Amino acid sequence: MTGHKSLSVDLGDRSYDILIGTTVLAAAGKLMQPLLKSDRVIIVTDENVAALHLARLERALDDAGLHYQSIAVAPGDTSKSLDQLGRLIDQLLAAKVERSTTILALGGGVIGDLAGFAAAVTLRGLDFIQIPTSLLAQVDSSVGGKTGINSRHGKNLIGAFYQPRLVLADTSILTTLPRREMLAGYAEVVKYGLIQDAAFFTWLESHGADLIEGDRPALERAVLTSCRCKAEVVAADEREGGRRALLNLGHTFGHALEAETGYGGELLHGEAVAVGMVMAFDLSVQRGHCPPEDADRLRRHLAAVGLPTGFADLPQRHWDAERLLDHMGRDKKVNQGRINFVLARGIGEAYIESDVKTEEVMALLTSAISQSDQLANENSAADMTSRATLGS
Ligand SMILES: NC(=O)c1ccc[n+]([C@@H]2O[C@H](COP(=O)([O-])OP(=O)(O)OC[C@H]3O[C@@H](n4cnc5c(N)ncnc54)[C@H](O)[C@@H]3O)[C@@H](O)[C@H]2O)c1
Ligand SMILES: O=C(O)C(=O)C[C@@H](O)[C@H](O)[C@H](O)COP(=O)(O)O
Ligand SMILES: [Zn+2]
Repeated sequence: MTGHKSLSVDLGDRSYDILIGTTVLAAAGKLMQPLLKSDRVIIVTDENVAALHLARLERALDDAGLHYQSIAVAPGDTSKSLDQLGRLIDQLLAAKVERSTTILALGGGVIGDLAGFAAAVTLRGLDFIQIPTSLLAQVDSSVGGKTGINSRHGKNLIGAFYQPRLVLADTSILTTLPRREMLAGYAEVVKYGLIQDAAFFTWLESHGADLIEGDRPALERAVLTSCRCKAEVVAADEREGGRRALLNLGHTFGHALEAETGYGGELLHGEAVAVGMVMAFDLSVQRGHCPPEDADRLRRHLAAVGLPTGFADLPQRHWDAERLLDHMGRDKKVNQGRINFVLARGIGEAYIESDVKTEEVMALLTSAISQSDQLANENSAADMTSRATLGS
C-alpha cells in the first residue's frame, strides 16, 4: 500500500496520472504494471542518477517481475543534443525494442526531455513513463508532454508534444539533489505563483527556504500545487495555442541567456528562468501595467533564497543586448516576426502580450546590462582600494 497523492492530466484517451509521495519509487513496478503493453521496459537515466537511485528502481521492477535494461547518458543539458539523441535511439534499436516496450525516464528534465523525444520517434512511438528525480522535473518537466532537444539555434527547438503514460514523483529522491539544482527547480515553483496563484506566492515567501532545505510537507505541498496548476493548464491547451504559453513566463529572456552561455552548466535552466521572470516583471512595470512593488517583491524573494535576479548575478561576460534579442527572435512564441511575451499585471496575474516593441526590450536589456557593468566596476575599484590599503 502506498500513501501517495494522485492527480490526473485530463487529455481524453491520452490522460494520465501523476502520483506524488515518498514510497512511489519503491512501488514503481507495481504502480506501472497495469499500464504496460508487455513486461519489458528500458530505463533511460543519467550517470549521476544511475549511481544514486537506479538500484532502487531495479528492485521495484524485480518486485513486479518486469524485465529491464538500462541506458545511462552523461548528465547535463549538453545531452539534449542531436548526437546524443542519435546514440540513444541507436541503443534502443540495438536492444531490439518492440512497440510493446515502455521507456522509463529516470532523471531530471534533461532525461525526461531526451528520453521522451526518443520514445516519440522510435518505431514511431513507444510508451514512456516519467520518474522525475530533480525538483524541476517533479514540478514541471515531467508533466505536459513537451519533449525535445536543443539546437545550435536555441533551446528546445527540435521536439514533439508527446505525453507520458504515468508520472511517478517520489519526493524522497530529492534528498540527494545538490542545493544549486534544488534552487534551480524552485524558480519554476515560484513561476506558478506568479502566473495565477498569488496566495501560493505568499506561502512560498514564508516556506520557500524550508522547502529548499528539504522540509517534507513543504516540498510535497509545492510539488502538488505546481503539478495541479500545470495539469490544469495543459489539459486546457495541450499544444500551446494560447494559455499554455503562460508556463513560459521568464523563458523568452531565460532561453536567450542559456543560449548565450552554452548548455554546459555555467547557467542552469532554472537560474536563467529566475532572471527571466524578473525581466518579464520589469518589462511589465516599464510598460506601466504592473505595480513596481510587485517586481521588487519578486526580486527580494528570489534573492532571499539565493537565486540570481539580474546580470550582476550571472556568469561574468560581455553581455550584449543585440545578441540576446537575436536569440529571443528564435523563441517558439514568435508569430509573423513578433515575439509574444508573457507579462504580468502583478503577482498571480500573468498574461500574453503580442504588442511589445523591439525598442522597449532593447531599452530594458541595455539598462540592465549597464547597471550590472557599473556595479562590477565599482566592486573592482573597491577591491583595488582595499588591496592597496592592505599592502600599505
Ligand atoms: N519539458 C518541459 O516541460 C520542461 C520544463 C522545464 C524544464 N525543462 C528542461 O529541463 C532541463 C532542466 O532539468 P533539470 O533542472 O532537472 O536538470 P538535469 O536533468 O540536468 O538535472 C540536474 C542535475 O541534477 C542531477 N540529479 C537529478 N536528480 C538527482 C537526484 N535525485 N540526486 C542527485 N542528483 C540528481 C542530474 O544528474 C543533473 O546533474 C532543461 O533542459 C529544461 O529545458 C523542460
Ligand atoms: O510546459 C510548458 O509549456 C513550459 O513552458 C514549461 C517550461 O518550464 C519549460 O522550460 C519548457 O520546456 C519550455 O518550453 P519551450 O517550448 O519554450 O522550449
Ligand atoms: Zn522551464
